[in-house]
Amino acid sequence: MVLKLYGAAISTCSQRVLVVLREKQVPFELIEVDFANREHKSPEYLAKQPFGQIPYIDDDGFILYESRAICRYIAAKYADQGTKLLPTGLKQNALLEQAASIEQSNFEPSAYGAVFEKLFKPLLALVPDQTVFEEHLKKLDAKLDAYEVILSKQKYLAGDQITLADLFHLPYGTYLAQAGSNIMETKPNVARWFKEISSRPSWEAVKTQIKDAA
Ligand SMILES: N[C@@H](CCC(=O)N[C@@H](CS)C(=O)NCC(=O)O)C(=O)O
Repeated sequence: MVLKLYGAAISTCSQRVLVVLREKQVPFELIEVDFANREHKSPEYLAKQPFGQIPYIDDDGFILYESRAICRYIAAKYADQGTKLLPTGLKQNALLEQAASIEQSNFEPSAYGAVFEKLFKPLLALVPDQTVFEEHLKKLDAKLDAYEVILSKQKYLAGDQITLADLFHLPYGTYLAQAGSNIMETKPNVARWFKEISSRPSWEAVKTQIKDAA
């Protein structure tokens, strides 16, 4: 049975999984959850994902949620096909976990905050606050100074090979530009890195899928 992803093309967490499925050349079916009608809060959905969040996968009866855990599962299950996204070896793997942790604790909170303020609030009929938007960007800018140091010494966040940790940045990194911020282009090595990962055919395909779903 083909792997089923219950999510939505416009959801950043689903996009994180979509790009990994494409990098690993895994056949899949995206089952769009009716977010607007709160399908993700229905008893049937909560039976699979108790937090009522998207996405989750059903891989031949194996149910898994949390987008980054799903990505790790796909990269490990399909280790021998597509792009190698999980390094082997104790230290390389520890460096991947370090990079993945950097994304979750130093990138996502302020990137999400800025994107939520400027892009998502209007979709929810809420009024964006420019000051809050700028505060998030200021915090993110300070974090990206550290990214710049790391990326001045190596090609990717966990070393010289691309890993899941790099791809995890794509959804919010891309939405930041749509929110009107050029923050991912302001530091030479961050800009070089982000341009490279965001021009991958896998991400181009996800962006097309997002446009088609809009
Ligand atoms: N840590 C979770 C977060 C999932 C999440 O927050 N999904 C959003 C969409 S991107 C959602 O379902 N939000 C609705 C809600 O939390 O009620 C993951 O990475 O899968």
